[in-house]
Formats: sequence, structure tokens, C-alpha cells
Amino acid sequence: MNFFDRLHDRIVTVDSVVSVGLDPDPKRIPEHLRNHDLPRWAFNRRIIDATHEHAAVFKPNAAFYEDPDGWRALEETIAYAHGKGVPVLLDAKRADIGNTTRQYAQLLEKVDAITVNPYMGRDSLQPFLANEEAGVFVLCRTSNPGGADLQDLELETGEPLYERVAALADLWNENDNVGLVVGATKPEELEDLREQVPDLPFLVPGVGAQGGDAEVAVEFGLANGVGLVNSSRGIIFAGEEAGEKFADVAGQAVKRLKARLNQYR
Ligand SMILES: O=C(O)c1cc(=O)[nH]c(=O)n1[C@@H]1O[C@H](COP(=O)(O)O)[C@@H](O)[C@H]1O
Repeated sequence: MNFFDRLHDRIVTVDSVVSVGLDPDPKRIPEHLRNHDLPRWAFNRRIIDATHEHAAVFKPNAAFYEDPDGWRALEETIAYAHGKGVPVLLDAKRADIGNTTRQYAQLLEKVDAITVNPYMGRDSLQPFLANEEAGVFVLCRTSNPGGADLQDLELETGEPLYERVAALADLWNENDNVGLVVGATKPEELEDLREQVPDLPFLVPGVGAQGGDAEVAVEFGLANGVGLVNSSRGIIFAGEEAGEKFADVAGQAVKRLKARLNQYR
């Protein structure tokens, strides 16, 4: 079954478009878990237990796992999330020459969807796009201030580069498996892009810690009810001051975000 059909079902089941970002910064993991064999896994397991009923997906960012123990923690995390019935979107922002991307694309044997970088062009993404079951979220207009350096550059046609990326992503969507990443900190761009590509679901990061706009994230992020609004630190570290109760506070934070987003769905 196509990823976006599965995501649609998941959104209906949990009545939520929240993507819970699993970015377990080792420096912010509570003291009492730091002697664990794999502290990031111990942390994620408790976060998953406390949040899964409100999570449309879990989105681990690969940057937080790129070392031997990290990969073990990630594998445990993915298996556990799947055990709870939650799809996993690996935020890896990958792409390379075709021969190399074929290796990266094997990541999709373990997870349900991935984020990819479009700047090497179609052949660099083909092994991801060819996977009909997996979701492929193409970076389009990112949430960070420096996103403007390249993505806002005006082409000879007058359109900004990020709009060209959206147009290409639409062409690349032959298997109905492509979405866009558009930051919640970019409300005007979100609105323009929704008009330009009405059928592509968006992953909208940047609410919570980055201060993005939750209302526009929902209003423009969803295509036919399908899309994701991500918060990572705003959920998983909401209970940073709560010691051993940190996961309970994360559970309350995801519930609050879900309710807030559902006001606008
Ligand atoms: O691809 C992403 O998810 C992403 C794109 C973007 O434009 N901005 C952005 O913040 N992200 C990711 O979304 C998450 C945001 O984390 P918080 O700011 O803690 O909610 C991080 O994992 C970022 O790497």
C-alpha cells in the first residue's frame, strides 16, 4: 500500500497530523537514563510509549544517530515504533549520484518514508522515487533563516528556485509517493506552494522550538487531509525539568499540539 494511503489511515485512526520528531540530543537526555547501555534508545522508548497514541508518524533525524551506538538506538527505535503501529519517516536529507543513492535507498527497507535533497537533480533521487511503497519528502522551502540564500533566488523566468523545485517534484511524482518539506516559519511560501501543487502533501517542520505558525502549517500543509506538522524539541524535551516524569510531560505536549492543530483541520 502506498505511503500516503497508509498515512491517511493513520491520521484518521489517531485523529492527528502530528509528526513527533525523535532528535535525542545526548546532552539533553535526563540524568537517570545516561548510564543505560543505549541512552538514546532508552529515552526514545519512553517518549514513544507516552506519545504514540497521538503521533501520525515518528520522525527520527539521522543526525542524532550517526555513530555505532546511534545506529543501534535507531534500529531499536524504528522497530519499537512499528510495533506500536506508527509509520517512521527518517529525516535523512539524502541524495547523491545514482550509484550512491542506490545504497541510500536501502534505508527505505527499514522505514516508511524519507526526506531527500533535490539539488543534484532527478537521477540523484530516482532510487527513492522508484520505491512505490515509500514516501519521499523533497526539501523545498526550509524553515531556517539561511534557506533564503539559495531557495529564494530568482530564476530568469521570475520564479524563485523553491517554486521550480516544487514543479519538478510534481513531475517526479509518477508513483504518487512524493511530498514537499516546507517550513512553518514561511507562511507566505506555504500558501503559494499549496496553490501551485495542490495534490502534494507537505511535511511542515518549525512549529514549537522554531516559533513557526501552527495555523498556516495545517491550513496549507495538508493535501486532501494528508500532511504532517512536526515538532521535535517542543515535545520530547517539554519535560526537561520534570526528571523521571519527563515522558509524561512529553505526552501532555503532544496532546496539546494535536488539539491545537485539529482546530484548523
Ligand atoms: O526536513 C526537516 O524535517 C526539516 C526541514 C526544515 O526546513 N526545518 C527543520 O527544522 N527540519 C527538521 O525538523 C526538526 C525540527 O526540530 P524542532 O525545531 O526541534 O521542532 C529537525 O529534525 C530539523 O532537522
